[in-house]
Amino acid sequence: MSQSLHLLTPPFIRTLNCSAFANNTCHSISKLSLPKSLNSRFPVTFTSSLSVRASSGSDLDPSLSSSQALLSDNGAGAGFVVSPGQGIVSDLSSIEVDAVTEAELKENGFRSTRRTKLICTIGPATCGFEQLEALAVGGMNVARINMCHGTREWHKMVIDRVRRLNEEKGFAVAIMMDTEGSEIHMGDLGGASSAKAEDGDIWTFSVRAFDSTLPEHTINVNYDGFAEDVNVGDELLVDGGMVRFEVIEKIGPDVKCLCTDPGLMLPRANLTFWRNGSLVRERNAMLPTISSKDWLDIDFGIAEGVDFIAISFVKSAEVINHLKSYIAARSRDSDIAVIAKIESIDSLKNLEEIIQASDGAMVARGDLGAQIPLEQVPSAQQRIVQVCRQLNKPVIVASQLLESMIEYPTPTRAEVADVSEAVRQRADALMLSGESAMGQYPDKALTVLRSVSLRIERWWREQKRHEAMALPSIGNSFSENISEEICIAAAKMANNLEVDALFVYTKTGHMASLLSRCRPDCPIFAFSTTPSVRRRLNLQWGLIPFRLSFSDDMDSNLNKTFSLLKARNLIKSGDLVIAVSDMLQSIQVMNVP
Ligand SMILES: Nc1ncnc2c1ncn2[C@@H]1O[C@H](COP(=O)(O)OP(=O)(O)O)[C@@H](O)[C@H]1O
Ligand SMILES: C=C(OP(=O)(O)O)C(=O)O
Ligand SMILES: [K+]
Ligand SMILES: [Mg+2]
Repeated sequence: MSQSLHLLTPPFIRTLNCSAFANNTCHSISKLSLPKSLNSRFPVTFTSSLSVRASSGSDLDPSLSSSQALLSDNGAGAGFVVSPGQGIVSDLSSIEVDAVTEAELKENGFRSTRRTKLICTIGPATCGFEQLEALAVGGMNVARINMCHGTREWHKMVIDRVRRLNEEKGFAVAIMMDTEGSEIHMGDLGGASSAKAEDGDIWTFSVRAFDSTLPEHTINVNYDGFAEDVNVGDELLVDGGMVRFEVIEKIGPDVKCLCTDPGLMLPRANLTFWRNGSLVRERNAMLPTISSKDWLDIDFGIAEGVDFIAISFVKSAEVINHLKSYIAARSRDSDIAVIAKIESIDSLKNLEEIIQASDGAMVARGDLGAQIPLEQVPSAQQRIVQVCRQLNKPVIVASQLLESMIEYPTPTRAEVADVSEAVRQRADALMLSGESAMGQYPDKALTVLRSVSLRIERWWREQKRHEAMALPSIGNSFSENISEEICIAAAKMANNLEVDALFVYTKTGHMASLLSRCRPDCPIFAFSTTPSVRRRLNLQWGLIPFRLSFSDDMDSNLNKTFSLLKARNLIKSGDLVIAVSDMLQSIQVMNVP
């Protein structure tokens, strides 16, 4: 029996406060004893001995085929893991972790790893290979491509470059595709990078297609019903109020507008119109959430195997369910996660059911702030973040976090306060839009997100300021409830015992997300067998995703993990670790041998 394993002593068991725990005699480790019906799904193995192997690869069984190694619950594994559609990805005896995370762990230790994940929108400022690499080095966990902009070839080029970066440089940057959605927006400004509207100017908004250059003071609108829908006297807002016009005349497809609030208009800027102080949305609400262009983009995203598809202007859970079944039918692994963008009045109305149906949500404050009064955006953000945490869905806070850094190398104090607030709310991820897509200081903006996240996280840990959030039971079965209880108990133990790290062995990523939901003080090392699960875990708070082949034998998994991580100086003897697993439904507390 390994001396490295500490007894799970009775006081700890009491901390667990879970009726499913029983005092079984499995060497020194307490494990869950499950009802018989569950044992078949989650086999509980009782190993009688535990030996520390000299070589990390010596526990491999070369007789199993590669697919067995991936699929079998008990397979100790063959020499390689084959991920569908991705070829041979790795030697089984290896462990894969982000190059940046590895360096960070070595330099600063577990405690100071960043918990808040960072997303960068890729655009002209960042689409080069070196620029993408700089973002990855700077902490980008997810690269987002916005289908509102750029060509299919451009999107494909960015995806290929991110893939190459992952393969050649050992990153695990995930890719998020964001649909255009059926919003009303301006056209391309005839190639100009912006257009200035002055006070008192008259501009024409038109649904006409102009074959050559746009006439002066003319803006193209993408929505055919535009001229029909607006009334003289309506207020027209560009980008939620960056520029304002009053509708003064309708002439066929042309709508003449008087500029009342001057400003800079950007290509394809969003348009909303208001009547008697309210957003006019009857017609907008009739537009499909997923347009025919969006479906083509989604097909492209499925074919490219993106990790996340973010859906713009979600109005109901129905569209999310529809898309999820479409993806399931079309992609073999169906492991593309669907993120609901909360950016309309309807999405706020149906918030709980939309989030329940989705794999995550985005607080898309850009459009949300154009649809509800700006002063209501902060409370909406707080509510969305909270509902997501309770329903165990990752949540992204997006738009204008560091807007001034599009032009300036330092953020405003107010922007730093805004980022801090999102970190304090313990959102899973923060997102850059224009700052990284077309700003002048994409790397600096990412550095600000990273350093503010680290500082606020540390401050709140040191001050023990985190309010405990009551986490409702969300599982649909007794077994799922057990997993939740295990994670809540393990996270609480980790905090009380001040352990160095939580380890979670998870095939689908679910158990890792349940641990993340508890927002424990220590980082969570999440071991998964497939690269796609590992990339997906990149979006979730506090998870450090590793790819590792493992079996149902936790003792051998732990030994293998310890020796691999020790060999890379990522952990050291004496570190205190709590390990949980979704195959075994167990909690183990031990010092690294
Ligand atoms: N693929 C792209 N090609 C060109 N410009 C882009 C691209 N992606 C983003 N941008 C620029 O970055 C800005 C901010 O990006 P984002 O917030 O994603 O879009 P939007 O402003 O349309 O909501 C866009 O307005 C656009 O000017
Ligand atoms: C993130 C958002 O969506 P998009 O950038 O696609 O408009 C938003 O509106 O805040
Ligand atoms: K979009
Ligand atoms: Mg939007």
